[in-house]
Amino acid sequence: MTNKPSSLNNKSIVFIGFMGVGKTTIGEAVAKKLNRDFIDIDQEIEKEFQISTTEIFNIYGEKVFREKEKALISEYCKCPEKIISVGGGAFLQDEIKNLCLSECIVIYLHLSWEAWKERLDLIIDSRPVLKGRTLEETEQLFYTRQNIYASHHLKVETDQLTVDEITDRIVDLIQKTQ
Ligand SMILES: Nc1ncnc2c1ncn2[C@@H]1O[C@H](COP(=O)(O)OP(=O)(O)O)[C@@H](O)[C@H]1O
Ligand SMILES: O=C(O)C1=C[C@@H](OP(=O)(O)O)[C@@H](O)[C@H](O)C1
Ligand SMILES: [Mg+2]
Repeated sequence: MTNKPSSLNNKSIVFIGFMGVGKTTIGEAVAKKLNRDFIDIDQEIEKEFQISTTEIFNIYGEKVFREKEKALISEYCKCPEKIISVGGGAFLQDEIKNLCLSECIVIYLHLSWEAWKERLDLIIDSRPVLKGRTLEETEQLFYTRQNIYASHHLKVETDQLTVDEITDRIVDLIQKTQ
């Protein structure tokens, strides 16, 4: 379901999508082009705990990570004109999903499984959710997770596109919708 917003106004933009699709990279690049502040929720969580996401999962557990994730997103999504990248599991929590959809413009970055597989080596060490899964189990997670991204305002296909190309498309899209 794609709910096109009537106007982007000064709402913050939230990037969603599966781990590794490029939310952090693209979010930062879009923010730079639009001259807006960039907030990566995972980086904010890591700053608060002063340790990596993997260590947070190992020491405190996923539940603690998810609580901090919800608290930070709830705070930032009410601020205007930000570019916010949330982790690929953020929309598992309906409260986060509903808040982002009502307060912000939610942009879903999509990558096909075939293209995503090629990126696994780049991210496996820093994504605790992927650790210890077979490729088949990861594929299953990839497809199951697509359901939580189905509610969004705009969807951007990123297969075979460079970071610059995706960034330009999104900036264009945002400016056209305004
Ligand atoms: N369009 C792209 N083409 C190739 N590699 C990319 C692209 N976008 C991101 N990457 C790379 O994929 C990896 C994951 O990107 P990242 O922005 O951390 O994703 P996410 O925040 O969605 O988990 C990084 O190594 C990044 O450099
Ligand atoms: O999908 C997930 O459950 C997660 C995604 C990660 O963020 P990215 O989507 O930026 O990789 C990070 O929040 C954490 O490792 C959990
Ligand atoms: Mg990220």
